[in-house]
Amino acid sequence: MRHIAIYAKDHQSVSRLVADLKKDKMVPGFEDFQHKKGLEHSEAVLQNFIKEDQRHGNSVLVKAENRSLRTFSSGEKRKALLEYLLKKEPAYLILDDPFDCLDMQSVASFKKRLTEVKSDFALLQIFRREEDILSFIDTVLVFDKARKAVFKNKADFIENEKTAIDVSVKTIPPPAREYQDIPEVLVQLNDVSVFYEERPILNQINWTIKKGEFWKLTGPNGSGKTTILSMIYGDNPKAYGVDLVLFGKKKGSGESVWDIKKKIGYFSPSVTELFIRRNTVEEMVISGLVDSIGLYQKPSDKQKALAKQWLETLGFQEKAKKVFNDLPNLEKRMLLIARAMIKHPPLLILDEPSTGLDDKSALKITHLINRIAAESSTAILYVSHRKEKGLHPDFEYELISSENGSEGKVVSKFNN
Ligand SMILES: Nc1ncnc2c1ncn2[C@@H]1O[C@H](COP(=O)(O)OP(=O)(O)OP(=O)(O)O)[C@@H](O)[C@H]1O
Repeated sequence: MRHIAIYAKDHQSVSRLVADLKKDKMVPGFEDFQHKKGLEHSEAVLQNFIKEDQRHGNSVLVKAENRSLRTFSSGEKRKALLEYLLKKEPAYLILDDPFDCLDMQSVASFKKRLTEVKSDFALLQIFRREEDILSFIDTVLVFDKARKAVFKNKADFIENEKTAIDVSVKTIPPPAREYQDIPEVLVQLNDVSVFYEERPILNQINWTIKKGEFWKLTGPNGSGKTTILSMIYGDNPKAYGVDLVLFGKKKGSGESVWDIKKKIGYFSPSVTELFIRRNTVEEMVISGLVDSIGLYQKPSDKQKALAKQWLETLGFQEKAKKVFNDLPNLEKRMLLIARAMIKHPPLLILDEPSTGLDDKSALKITHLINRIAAESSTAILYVSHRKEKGLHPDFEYELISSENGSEGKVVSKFNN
């Protein structure tokens, strides 16, 4: 069987290749795939199953379970899709970055499963991180500057990728105004337990985040990381009736979600999709000062000057008047992190900020976050499955799954 790892750095070329294969076109280098049954494991395919489940319920992916597909964690959903596709016995399987959202144990079991079935079909593994390449794949396909497909030996690919690129980020601008009356303890969970339909998810979580601390939140798929974030930042009803104190006030004791959000900067890659208006890069950064999605009012000269400083930090000074939605993915993310940080909130939440990025792009995001941590008094709550190279959090809060719900453990002096 011919297995190929496809480097997704030039994702337009990769999308074109996948589209051509799906249309059963003759693609140079893939002649043996023509007229064969190919199936795709990707986020887009998964989203179609989720939509289908929302309309009709009882998804074929989780038939044995008595709950909607949407309520499964991202890792659980991906695993269910893989098993469903394997049953259909494809001649080749396109795996679009399957490990990106998975925890380490899940990656190991997913890789083991693929190794078991590797002689049943050909695998086309689209990857962004070198560490994700399946051990039994020796051929890597990359697109050169002229967008021509080039097949390389894996060792040569890895050697080639080590060439240095500039991932440095300049000093971040100071705050426009200081927040008043922010207590030393920003977030406190006291013995917080959460159940979904009588299923225990979190078991007596005790966790305190103080001013200026840099935390990494880790834990396997389904351990409750998103649940904790949505209790802090969102309007998850599970946050009421438990002992959760945010900025000195018990959640549900009068402060609106809006008041809480004013004190928090938030970035998750899914935020990128919220921006549908044709705002400029400059407007997008400024919108972080007024907590709106996009900018609906004329910015002041002071706001413009601050945005200019942030664009210089990112090295985007020439892009101020460009349309945000036309930018590449990495640049959009850097701008949205700047947008979340421009007000120097007491707390900055970064939910899997580097997911779906290649190694070098992820390193650039990591440098920006390290800068923010070192040069501001903002506390950071960073969620990721990966041991992100070069990231320097002060502490890790680890969720450990168990049948009674996840328990939490503080890992201090975190070494990455
Ligand atoms: N609304 C809901 N109803 C029922 N179960 C839910 C609901 N939301 C989440 N769950 C379940 O709660 C558990 C924790 O989910 P959560 O999304 O918080 O985990 P996670 O650690 O963020 O996972 P991942 O890393 O895969 O994103 C999962 O088993 C999930 O299926």
